[in-house]
Amino acid sequence: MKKIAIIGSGNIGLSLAKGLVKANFVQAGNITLTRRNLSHLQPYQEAGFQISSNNNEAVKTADIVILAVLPQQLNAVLDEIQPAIDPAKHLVISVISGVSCAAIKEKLGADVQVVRSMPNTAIAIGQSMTCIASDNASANNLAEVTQMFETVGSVVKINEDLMTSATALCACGIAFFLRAIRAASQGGVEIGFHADEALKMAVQTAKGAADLLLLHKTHPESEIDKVTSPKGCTIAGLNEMEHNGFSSSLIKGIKLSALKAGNLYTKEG
Ligand SMILES: NC(=O)C1=CN([C@@H]2O[C@H](COP(=O)(O)OP(=O)(O)OC[C@H]3O[C@@H](n4cnc5c(N)ncnc54)[C@H](O)[C@@H]3O)[C@@H](O)[C@H]2O)C=CC1
Ligand SMILES: O=C(O)[C@@H]1CCC=N1
Repeated sequence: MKKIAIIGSGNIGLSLAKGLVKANFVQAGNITLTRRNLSHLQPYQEAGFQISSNNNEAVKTADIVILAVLPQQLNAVLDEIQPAIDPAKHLVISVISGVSCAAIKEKLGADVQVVRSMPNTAIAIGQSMTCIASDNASANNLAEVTQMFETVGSVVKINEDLMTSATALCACGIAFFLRAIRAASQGGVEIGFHADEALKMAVQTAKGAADLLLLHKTHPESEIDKVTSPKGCTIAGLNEMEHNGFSSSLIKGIKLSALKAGNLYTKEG
């Protein structure tokens, strides 16, 4: 079984680690989690993961190196791990927003195979939407990365120039849909439900809407047509939301996030 080093075990790094173990893709003992302050990783050590604050040593013991620090933390990490990287052994996977494969190879070496991937936090429960791209990974390595992310959700291979768009739609998207669910539950409280029951109702309703599309493979509007009875209450509420910019604000937010995702990293650090 291959060994994995997750360099930068914060929100997404830990979500990924949990998801891969839960899906039986790898045993916890074959994943090394790194972070500067190890006290945050204590519970993971107790759960069987290897933990380290030494990125270099973690890379040396791994076959797959997953970069999961913030864009502004990347340059220091690349300088640190470069001496430990062996192009014949290591496959580098970066989940870092706004950093191209070319920028990583510029620091680690042109012959290092790099796959850029964009999962979301639902990876912790096997429900990620992960986009992947690479300009130099072998077919075998791309297949392996695809298989790895498929154990924890759905995978789409895209052109690298769409990676910042994927970040906005899928990775940031988790937050957008969660906020929509919160807003629905707040509406529910105002019309008579206690907060906990309103949230439960909003969550299950959102899940039902998503599952309708996944299972029926239909367009949202065709499912909406089935809900909006003529002169009914759904179309009244829906049109009121649209008059207040519901679709427009989601579209504008996604466009701004995509723009921002493309400007998170500079080579100078
Ligand atoms: N949070 C999310 O939903 C997603 C995040 N991403 C990308 O993943 C990256 C990480 O994001 P988050 O997990 O949200 O951030 P985070 O701040 O939670 O995690 C980064 C981790 O890296 C650690 N770190 C910093 N410098 C380090 C070093 N020199 N050595 C070892 N560890 C170090 C930090 O202590 C922290 O735990 C970002 O580049 C982000 O763009 C990608 C997809 C989804
Ligand atoms: O907010 C961010 O910058 C990161 C990238 C995608 C999700 N979280």
